Order: sequence, then C-alpha cells, then structure tokens
Amino acid sequence: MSADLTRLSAASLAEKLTAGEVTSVEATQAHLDRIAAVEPAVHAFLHVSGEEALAVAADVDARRAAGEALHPLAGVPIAVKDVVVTKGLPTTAGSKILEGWVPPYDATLVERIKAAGLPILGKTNMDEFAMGSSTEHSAYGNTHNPWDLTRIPGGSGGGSAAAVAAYEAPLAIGTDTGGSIRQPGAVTGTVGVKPTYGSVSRYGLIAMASSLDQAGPVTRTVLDSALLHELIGGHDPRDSTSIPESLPDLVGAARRGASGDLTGVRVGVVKELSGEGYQEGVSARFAESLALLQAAGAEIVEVSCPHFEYALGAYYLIMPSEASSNLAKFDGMRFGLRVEPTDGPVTAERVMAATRGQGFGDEVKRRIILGTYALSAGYYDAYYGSAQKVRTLIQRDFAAAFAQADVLVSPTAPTTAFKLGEKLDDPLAMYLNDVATIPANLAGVPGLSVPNGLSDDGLPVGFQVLAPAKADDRLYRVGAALEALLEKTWGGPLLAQAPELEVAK
Ligand SMILES: NC(=O)C[C@H](N)C(=O)O
Repeated sequence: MSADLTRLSAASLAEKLTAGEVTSVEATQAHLDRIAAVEPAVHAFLHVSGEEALAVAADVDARRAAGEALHPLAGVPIAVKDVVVTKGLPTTAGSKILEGWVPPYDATLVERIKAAGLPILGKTNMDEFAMGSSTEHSAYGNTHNPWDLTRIPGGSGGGSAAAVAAYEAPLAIGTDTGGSIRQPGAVTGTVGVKPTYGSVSRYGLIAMASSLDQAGPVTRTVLDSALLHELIGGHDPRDSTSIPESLPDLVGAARRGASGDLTGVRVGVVKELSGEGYQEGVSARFAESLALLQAAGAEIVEVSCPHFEYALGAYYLIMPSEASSNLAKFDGMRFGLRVEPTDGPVTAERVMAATRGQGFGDEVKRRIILGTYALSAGYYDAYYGSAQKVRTLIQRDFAAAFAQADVLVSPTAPTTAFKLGEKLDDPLAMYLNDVATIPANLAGVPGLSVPNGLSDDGLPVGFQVLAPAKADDRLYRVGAALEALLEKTWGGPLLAQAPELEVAK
C-alpha cells in the first residue's frame, strides 16, 4: 500500500485524497519511508523535514474531515530546491557559506505551497548557488542518478529531479537560469518546466542571475507540472519583474493535449539546435518524436535562429556579471558562515576575505572572477555590452521563428547522463550541456522538457518544447500530447523502465 502511494502521479494522489481513499498523513509517511530507504544511495536531499511535513498533513486531513474546501493539491507532498528560502528550514543553496542559516521568511512560492496545504518533505541538493549541470558542485556531496547510480542527475537541480525520479516525492520545485530544471529532467526521465520569465515570483529565491532565474515545476507527468505551475505562478507585487497578469489555462491545455490531437499546430524545428554535438541516440529519439507529432496532425516546419550559436558565450558573460554582484552580500557579516583570520588583525575586510575564501567553492569563485572582469572599467562595453547586444539578436531570432511556428522544439540536452567526475575538471564541457536550453533564458520565453525515450546507452533523453512569452499553455498542450503518444508505444511511463533501486532496510 505505502509503496504504491509513492508511484502515483500527483494528480492521481490528489484524487484519492479528495475521495477520502487515503489520508495525507499516509501519503506523506509513505514518501518519508521511501526517502529513508533510498537516500543512502541517491542523496537527493540536504535536509528532510519529516516532522513538519507530517504536522501539515495531519492538519490538512483534519480540515478535509471537517468539510473545508481545499486546494486540489492539498495534502500532496513536495520537495523544494535548496536555493528557495523556507522559514524555519535550513537553506544553504548548496554552499558552505550559508551553512546553518535558517531563513526568517518564506519565498512567495513557498507561501503559496503552504497556503494550499502541501507538506514540504525537505530541501533538495543542487550545485552551489545553482552553478553547474551535474550537482557535483554542491558543497554537500553528489546526488546519484536513479537510472544509474554512477552517473550525474543533471544540474543544478539534480536533487529535485532525482527525488522525483526515485519516487521520493511526486512534485518538486526547481530553478532554471540556463537549463537547471530542463536538463536534469532530460537526464532523469522526468518532466521539467521553466515558466515565462516573470510569471513565477522570484521573491525568496537566492539569486544567481536575476534577469535569467526562474522557478518552476519538476514532476513525473506533464499534467502534474501544469497543476504545480498554476499553484506557484501569477502576479506578486514583491517581485518587481513579476508580470501583472494571470496565467493562461495550463491545466486545461495539458488535458486537451493528452487527447493526442495536434491538428493545426505548427511545430518549428530549430535548425541550430540539433545535429553536430548531439549524441546519436538523442538525435534518433528526437526524429521519432517529430514523426509522432506529425502523425498527430502537427505541421512540422524548419526554422533558423542564426544567433543561437552565440547564446552560450553571451550567457557566460551576462550570468557571471549578475552573479558577481548578487553574491557580494555573502560577506561573513549577514548570513551563515563567518571566518575570522587567525594570522593578524580581525578587520571587516579580512573577515570578508577569509569567509569568502573558505565559504565559496571553485566554480563560484570562477564565476565571480569572470563576472567582475567582464564588468570592469575598460572591458564593460567589449564583454558585458556585446553580450547584451547578442541577447537582443537572440530575442529577434525567437520573434521571427514564432512568426512561423506556434512552438519550437529541440532535444533538451545534447547527451544522456554522464559519469560522475567525467566533466568535473573541464568547465567548458560542463557548460556545453546547456547549449539547447540557454536561448530560452536569454529571451525570457518558457520551455518544457518531457522524456522521449532511451538512448542506445539505455539512459533517458528529453524533448524540449519552447513557446512565446506568456504562452506557456502551448508547452503543456504539445508536451502532454507527445507524452500520451509515447506512453502508448511504451505501454506506460518511461520511468517504469528504470531499474529498481536497492532499498535500505
Ligand atoms: N543554473 C542553471 O540553470 C544551470 C547552468 N548549467 C549554469 O551552470 O549556470
């Protein structure tokens, strides 16, 4: 019974809760048991908040029993990436510099989760300050891919993706600055969505690059992502970049898409996001998925986005520039770690230097140095200025492409999950994981990754759908259609093909 509860989608679990077939305490306990059983192998969590989660579950059960009208997802447990601040729960962003920090407030999206009555199971592992594509830059150890424990779960949100793939949580929150929701989704066989920039509040996210960061859902089905996206999205006056409009009907779009009919939908294949550099199995699954969409009535057109070639370069100037400024506040005076030098006077400057020297990992230091350099007088125009111009050209490429197609598609990531350690000493190889996901962040448009099969190495592959800003509903329609068509060919969800994890007794 309890094992079965962890295999349900959030939507099915929500139905059972509403029908009174199970209680939230039972569902939450089942996930906590699963966490206890598989965490020694997976290590998706940095902190498990079992007691707090069970208290919320008990409260929801009591309110339901009393006949109170509840949110449709009330009682469904969720995991939250550790870059999102949670009142009373430790929040480290994967960094030693924040060790021991317990935030005094909740991010807006956490407030919404709590108001809707979803028990928070804990905080998930991630690359330090969301900088990486493998979760290996976490200061708290590696997360292992449930498909193959010797491989990475993607990053930076590898913990959220692994937790969902390993049935430790039916829902999770991720954040995506250059691909951190979608790429982990692709390599773990889960669904991940980066919403339109400004459609989910950034209030309470520990910022990496404020003009690119966006929080979004990590789930096992497209419908579950739509349900979670509707819960966390919408206007927030505390985020000055928040869009003052309501979201389109995402759940409706997902349900409509699940019928598998895409008559009249124009699907644009981005020429620059395929071919060379993409693993053979990734390209083969992509071609098969396109054929399925076409058979479902979609019109497939090829589009060209010539400036996407420069997206990675522009990202690695804009993102570190913003990060170097955002991370200046971690100085040993305000949050978490404080290191006092032992070899001389304890001045403010020396405490800052010692704290930052010990508290930040190598990748964070690398990006702070890159960003500080790109912003320095004399180089600003050449680096940061040119990158901003490239960003405009990429936005124009998107505008032209969306004049020819309703959605754009590509493989989500060029390869399947690589071995732990394989790219750790080669930052450029690590950065290249995001070639296909970064353009959406630079333009602020939404993107979804849905599992679309296994590569020749037996590991999962993702299919990316991109839509114009504020048209996130299109992602769900096309994503749900592809998911339904593929599951018909597989005879069930792709994750059902993952090997069973050895369970600790
Ligand atoms: N944070 C992200 O979206 C991940 C991206 N791989 C980066 O390292 O910046």
